[in-house]
Amino acid sequence: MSVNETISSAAEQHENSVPVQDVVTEKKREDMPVQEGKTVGLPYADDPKFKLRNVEVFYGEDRAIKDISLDIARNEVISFIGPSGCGKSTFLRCLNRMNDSIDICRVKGQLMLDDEDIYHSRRDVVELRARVGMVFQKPNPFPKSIYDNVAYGPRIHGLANRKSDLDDIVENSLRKAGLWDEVKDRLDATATGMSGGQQQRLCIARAIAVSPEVILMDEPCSALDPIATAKVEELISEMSESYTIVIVTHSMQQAARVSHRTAYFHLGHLVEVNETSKVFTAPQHELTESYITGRFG
Ligand SMILES: Nc1ncnc2c1ncn2[C@@H]1O[C@H](COP(=O)(O)OP(=O)(O)OP(=O)(O)O)[C@@H](O)[C@H]1O
Repeated sequence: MSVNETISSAAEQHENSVPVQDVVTEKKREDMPVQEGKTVGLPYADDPKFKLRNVEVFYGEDRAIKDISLDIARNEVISFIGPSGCGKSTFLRCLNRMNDSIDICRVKGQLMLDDEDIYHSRRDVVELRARVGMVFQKPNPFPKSIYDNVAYGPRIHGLANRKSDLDDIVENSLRKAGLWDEVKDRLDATATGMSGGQQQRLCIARAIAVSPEVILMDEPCSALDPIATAKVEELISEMSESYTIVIVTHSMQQAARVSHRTAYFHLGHLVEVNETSKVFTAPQHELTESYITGRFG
């Protein structure tokens, strides 16, 4: 079954899928309440990689994520879009517990990765983050050589016994990140001397090197020029054969180019999720339509 089929068939079966007429009203947009916990479109998948139910995130007393339920399919690329401050990054960071480092942050609900509780008290967070890697907005290579940046994860996770095994992991990861040909003759050069686009692909290679199952990307191209952006987008499409990819982006064009499904967030709610082409050509919710037509955000 393809990614799209697994999503569609699950959505057809799921009683929480809300008919369009229940949520699109004639009320003025600014008066229109978002129905808490109700997401239009196709939020569910058969045999999901992530099964997320009734997720709420609080910063102190403030509720930043409001009763969100969503499946993320295996080998799917899903984009999170929405106005600034709507909770995209907060929700993304729940998927590998990056929010743990924020003292005032509290996560409620059920968050499952392959049917295992991400927030279980005995969960090994280091192992979780190896399975669910992350690429950040600003390329953040270590001030080490290109080789050592990629070898860092495999070394601390004990993935290579011999130097030749480590060499293979470094080469394969750099190849998958589309960087090998550019750096193979200067693996000992310091990574911080690379261009921004190369640094970001190095960070992708670093994430790939520990054999993750999922890669989370938080605005991975926002610091890159259009050529470097195109390379990373090409890479995302290639990587979707091997990984599940979740990407937060402010660029609707980017979401349209790279993702199978697009999820629209608004003030901590997940308003609509659907096949990307549907979200951009026939959004079901008025708030999604307002955002994609540039009326706010
Ligand atoms: N560390 C934090 N402490 C307190 N509040 C936070 C923290 N991080 C985010 N928030 C709040 O949570 C809400 C959601 O923020 P978040 O960064 O997840 O939104 P976003 O959609 O990713 O925004 P942007 O597109 O601007 O990056 C906002 O109201 C924000 O102020």
